[in-house]
Amino acid sequence: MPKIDIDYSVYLVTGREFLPAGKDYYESLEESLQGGVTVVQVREKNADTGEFIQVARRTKEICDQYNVPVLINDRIDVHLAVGTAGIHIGQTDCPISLARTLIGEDAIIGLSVRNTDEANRAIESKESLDYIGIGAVWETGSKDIKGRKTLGPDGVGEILDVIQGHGIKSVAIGGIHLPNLPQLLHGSVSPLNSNTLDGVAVISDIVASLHPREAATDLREIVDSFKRAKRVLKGQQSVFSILQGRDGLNEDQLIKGVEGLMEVLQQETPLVNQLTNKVVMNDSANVTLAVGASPIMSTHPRDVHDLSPAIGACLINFGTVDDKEGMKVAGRQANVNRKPLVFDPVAVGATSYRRETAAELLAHWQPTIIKGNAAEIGAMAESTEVMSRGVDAAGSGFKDPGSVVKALARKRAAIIVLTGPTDYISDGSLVIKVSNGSHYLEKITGSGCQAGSLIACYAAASRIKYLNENDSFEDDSQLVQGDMLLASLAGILIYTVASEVAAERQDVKGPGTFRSALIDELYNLTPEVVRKRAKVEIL
Ligand SMILES: Nc1ncnc2c1ncn2[C@@H]1O[C@H](COP(=O)(O)OP(=O)(O)OP(=O)(O)O)[C@@H](O)[C@H]1O
Ligand SMILES: Cc1ncsc1CCO
Repeated sequence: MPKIDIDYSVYLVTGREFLPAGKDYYESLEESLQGGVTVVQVREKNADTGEFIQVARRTKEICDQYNVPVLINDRIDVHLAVGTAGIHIGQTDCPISLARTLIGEDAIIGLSVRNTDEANRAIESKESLDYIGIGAVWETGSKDIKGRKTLGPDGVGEILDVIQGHGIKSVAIGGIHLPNLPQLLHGSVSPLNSNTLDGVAVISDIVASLHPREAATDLREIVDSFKRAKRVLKGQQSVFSILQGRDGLNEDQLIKGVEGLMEVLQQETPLVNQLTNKVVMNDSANVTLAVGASPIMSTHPRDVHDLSPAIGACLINFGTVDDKEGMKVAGRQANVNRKPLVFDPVAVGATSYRRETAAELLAHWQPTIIKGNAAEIGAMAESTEVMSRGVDAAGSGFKDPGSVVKALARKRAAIIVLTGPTDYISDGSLVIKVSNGSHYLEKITGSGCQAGSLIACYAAASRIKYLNENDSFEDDSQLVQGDMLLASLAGILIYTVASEVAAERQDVKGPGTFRSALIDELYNLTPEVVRKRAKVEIL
């Protein structure tokens, strides 16, 4: 019998202990198969051998009716007794080569992998291995993976890079639920090779549900739409969804787009939650109001959680490195509710504590846009070209800033905004250069932070514009709806053009008067002035 080709898209791991009261296991299983589960792993932690075989046999009978293959957790004897498609084993179970000898060439073997070392060892035995289960992605109640170090989507991506090209399929496992699925799929696209997950393993979302059919359908829809988007985008040498079809885009269209966002922001006045530093909080709230949005500077974990459905976008700026728990929850909820999430990792390269905090936050959520000065973007890109001097960048910047932002956008699957006398913005494909601004911006504190706030405002506007124009249809291949590259340009351009107008005023005598003039000019800014002054170039 030739080896079967398994579709790993929605990989159900059974767990009778998670069934809701009164729900029969076989009934739940059948409904989940009707919903679109593509492969089933029978996992029985407490059953003795006889009972395990009985459950596996009946599971296989049901799955056979839907042409869905069955794998057995750990137990080669149960697999052999029932004649299932294969086995899934852990790091401390039977060695893969021995398992292969015992179960033959045509059976499927999957292995749990927790880190890149284990992934490297897995590729050494690739002749015997069909797929790896990567996890735990997030914390989970399931006892098998409880207590494991969590990888987050980017940790999964690092493992996907290791196995790329070795013919091994991949499934992520651990804490995966419908709301965090888009974040996982998009955030785990591997940084070096753009490798993507073949599927996701779920337990409680299906097994603990009273409606497993609907639960499986919802999960399947998201995985399928991600795979469709991936196929389309692969033709453009990239697989992540922040890229949009932009053939033939010119500067004039970009400015038109910015004008459109200015109008939407004024009409819709979205609420923008900003977890930002103590230095700039008041200025950031004021620039937000000046451009027409509505600021709320909420930080408590419970409060940011409850606010998330109501906000248009969220900004996380860890300048004074406080409110970390609130930042974790706010970012996660932004992903869950598919709201734009702007990350401003202030002075991230300056201390190891900041670097660790950024890594910890990025393991919790997927940012839509990352904004920083040259030192911050350099640290995010793990480059030593530009060093930091506290919250400021030292030196003149990168030799080739366009390539830096483009590469980091691909690595992080996020829009990257690099600020300085000239700003560079990229989605990993296009690079936009903005040469507006005033030297006074270097003489007031938190100009970068305020630019980040405005980017969040226009990200909210862009999402609302998209939903208004598309009957609230959410395209599942995108974590966030709207044009986040354009939103980033709008935030930067509007801030820097207003700064030019403010700096030219007769009453501006220095940074103090400039600071309040800037708020006034943001308030008075018209699309005509933006168009007239814009120095925007597509590189
Ligand atoms: N010399 C300059 N000329 C024109 N514009 C500038 C100049 N310096 C900074 N800007 C603008 O000011 C904004 C903030 O950029 P900058 O790189 O100074 O941020 P930052 O270092 O993160 O600031 P902060 O840490 O104070 O928040 C950007 O919009 C940028 O375009
Ligand atoms: C001065 C300063 N210190 C921490 S955050 C901040 C604001 C500018 O980033």
